[in-house]
Amino acid sequence: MQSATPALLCCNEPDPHRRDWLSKTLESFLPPSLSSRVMVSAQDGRSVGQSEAGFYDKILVDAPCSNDRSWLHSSYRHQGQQRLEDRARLPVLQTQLLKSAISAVRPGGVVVYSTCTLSSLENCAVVEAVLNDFPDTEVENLWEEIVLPLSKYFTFISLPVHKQIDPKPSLHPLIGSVSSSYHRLGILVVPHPGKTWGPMFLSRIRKKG
Ligand SMILES: C[S@@+](CC[C@H](N)C(=O)[O-])C[C@H]1O[C@@H](n2cnc3c(N)ncnc32)[C@H](O)[C@@H]1O
Repeated sequence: MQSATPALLCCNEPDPHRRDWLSKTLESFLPPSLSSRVMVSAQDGRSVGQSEAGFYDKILVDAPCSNDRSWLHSSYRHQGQQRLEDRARLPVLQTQLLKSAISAVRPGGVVVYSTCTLSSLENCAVVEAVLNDFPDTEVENLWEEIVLPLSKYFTFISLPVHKQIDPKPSLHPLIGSVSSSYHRLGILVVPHPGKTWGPMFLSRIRKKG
């Protein structure tokens, strides 16, 4: 989570072990002069939207997900059962985290939602549910900015589009009011021989200013 005034980078991780790891990683990469600008917190991300409404300029929600790569390497039966249970509850948690992040950015701010799963229930369905709940947000087109320049390194697949309603329709001289447009909900990198990245889903949502 990043805020320009005051200039702060806030990293949030409720799991103590992962938080310790995060703090050590930050310490090893950041020069001491920047350490006062970086904070590590232990909040439940679902409450940030209420406790810090409109505070941040940018938030990355790198969401807990069913992490398909590790699923492939898991050979334990009980882990398989646990993963199936997680799969059922994750979209609810992801939607709550993304909604909370949208509430925590200022008008004009952006939220990037990312996962490392192919599951459309954890990717597009989460983004679509949040866009429907927040009419003051729009999903951004990452095609020219990310897909085209990076296609030689990553394999992207096409995803469904979302119909966005313009709350302040502009008048068109011939067809009356132009009140909606179509946008892709995000981009999905899939693993591919020779290009070992993925799965990785990314969506960028802007709160209208
Ligand atoms: C995919 S990992 C990403 C972590 C980090 N960005 C990284 O690359 O290591 C998802 C993280 O979300 C954290 N998490 C799970 N539930 C959460 C919640 N309710 N609020 C905030 N973070 C949560 C997990 O502990 C986990 O570290």
